[in-house]
Amino acid sequence: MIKIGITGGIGSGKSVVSRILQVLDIPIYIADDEAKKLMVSDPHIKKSLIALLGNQVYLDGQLNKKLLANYLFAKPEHTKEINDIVHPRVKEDFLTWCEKNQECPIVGIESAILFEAGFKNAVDYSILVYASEEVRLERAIKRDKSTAELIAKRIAAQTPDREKLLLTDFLVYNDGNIAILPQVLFLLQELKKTI
Ligand SMILES: CC(C)(COP(=O)(O)OP(=O)(O)OC[C@H]1O[C@@H](n2cnc3c(N)ncnc32)[C@H](O)[C@@H]1O)[C@@H](O)C(=O)NCCC(=O)NCCS
Ligand SMILES: Nc1ncnc2c1ncn2[C@@H]1O[C@H](COP(=O)(O)OP(=O)(O)OP(=O)(O)O)[C@@H](O)[C@H]1O
Repeated sequence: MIKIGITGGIGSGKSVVSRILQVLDIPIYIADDEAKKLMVSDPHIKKSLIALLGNQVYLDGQLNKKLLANYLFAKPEHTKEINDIVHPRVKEDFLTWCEKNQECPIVGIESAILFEAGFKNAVDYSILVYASEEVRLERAIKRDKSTAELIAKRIAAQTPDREKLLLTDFLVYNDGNIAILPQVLFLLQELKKTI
């Protein structure tokens, strides 16, 4: 089995790439969805988040997203603190999920913070979905009905693409000018050669 990691900054289009891979029968673990589930179900994560942010980090058993987002995106130390609580458990969960999908020749994980959260050594190949910061900002503002200021804070919480480019094995260029389907199909062809 080959494990691939799909990453890219906010608004790069990694969910679109993951969706294409899923349609092509490649199971993808969506780290953001699973992290959100674990943040309300995992006793160790809950205990650590409450110790750091107080009981109000949960409201009626649900994550207080506003409080968490305000803390997480305020400064890099905060981002690291939260990621260090949440993502080791996500990684463990991903590896268990991989065992359950043993029969699949290729499986993937989608995470905006594949490198930051230490998933690189859990995958065989990483794929960076790339679009310029300007394009990503515009897409994220539109998708999340947000503001440039708030999205810029999220961009600042993620490793810049110039650093990710040095760590990645493959690149999918998604600036809106080059079709992504042929790029994904080519990528799969290359990956299959390694099986
Ligand atoms: C902070 C939270 C509550 C904000 O929720 P909200 O609905 O406002 O935003 P949403 O979840 O749609 O996130 C939008 C984007 O922000 C970025 N982002 C989210 N969490 C992080 C993080 N820990 N580090 C860097 N960027 C992040 C991602 O690009 C994400 O797609 C939420 O993002 C969250 O629970 N984050 C922790 C889980 C996580 O680390 N997910 C991202 C990596 S897999
Ligand atoms: N090539 C494209 N042309 C136009 N719009 C696009 C393109 N790729 C993605 N989008 C749109 O941009 C937005 C962001 O894409 P997507 O949700 O896949 O990003 P993401 O990398 O998963 O971001 P996040 O980290 O925030 O989850 C979506 O609304 C998506 O439909």
